[in-house]
Amino acid sequence: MLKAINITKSYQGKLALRIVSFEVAKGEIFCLLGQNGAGKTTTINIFLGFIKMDNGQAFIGDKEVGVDDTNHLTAYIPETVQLYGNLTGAENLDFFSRLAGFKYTTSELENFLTKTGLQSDAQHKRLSSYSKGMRQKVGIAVALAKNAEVIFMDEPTSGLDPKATSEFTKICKELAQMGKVIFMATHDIFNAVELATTIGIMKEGSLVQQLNANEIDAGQLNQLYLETI
Ligand SMILES: Nc1ncnc2c1ncn2[C@@H]1O[C@H](COP(=O)(O)OP(=O)(O)OP(=O)(O)O)[C@@H](O)[C@H]1O
Repeated sequence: MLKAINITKSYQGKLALRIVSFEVAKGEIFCLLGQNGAGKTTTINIFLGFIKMDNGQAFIGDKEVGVDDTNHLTAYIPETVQLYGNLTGAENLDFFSRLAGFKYTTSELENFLTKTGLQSDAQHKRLSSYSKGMRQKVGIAVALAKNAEVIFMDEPTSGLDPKATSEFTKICKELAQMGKVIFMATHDIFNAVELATTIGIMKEGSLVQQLNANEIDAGQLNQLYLETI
C-alpha cells in the first residue's frame, strides 16, 4: 500500500534522506524510530506531498506521490491536532469532512466520533475544553470520515498520559483491523512494540533496521535502538 523507492532529500545541500526504500502492506502499523533529525518527519512529509523529494519515487497504492492525486488517500495526525477551538468536536468533524468533499448527518458524525472512543457527552462541547487525547480522537474521526486508506502520525503519543496512550493504541489497532495503514514516527519504544507490526529505525537519513514487531520485546528493542543510533 505504501512504497518508498530510493528516496533522497536534502535541505540546502545537507542530506536529510539517503536512498530510503520500504514497503508497508494494507493493515500494517509501521512505527519509525530514530533520534531527532534522523529523517522521520521528512519521510512523512514527502508521502503527504508537503515537500518534494529530490530523487526516488513514493507510491500510495498504485498512485504515485507528486504525479497522481493522492490527497484523498491520506490523513495526517500531527503531535498536536490542529482544530478550531470555538467549534465543537462534531462541528470540527463536519467542517473537515466537507473540506474533503463529504457531507454527513449529525448522527453519522456522532458515529465516527463514537468509533474513536470520544464520549457522547463531549462530542458537542467546544474543542477548547478538550484534552490532547480527545483532540486526537477528533483527528482520527476526520481520517475515518474522509475514508483515508493511510494515516500518517507524527509523535502522536507524545504528552499523552498512560490511559490516553492505551486508548490511542487500541484505536490504532482497530484502524489496522479495518485495513487501514498506519505510518507513525515516534520516540516511544514501548508503545511501538505494543502497537506496531513493523518497526523501522532511522539513523542520519537512512533506514538502517526493519524488524517484525512480533519477534522483539521492549527491552530487546531498546537495546537494539541504543546500539543502532
Ligand atoms: N525545512 C527544513 N529546512 C532545513 N532543514 C530541515 C528542514 N526540515 C528538516 N530539516 C533537517 O532535515 C533533517 C531531518 O529532519 P526531520 O525533521 O525529518 O527529522 P526527525 O527524525 O523527524 O526528527 P524529530 O524527531 O526531531 O522530529 C534534520 O537534519 C533537520 O534539521
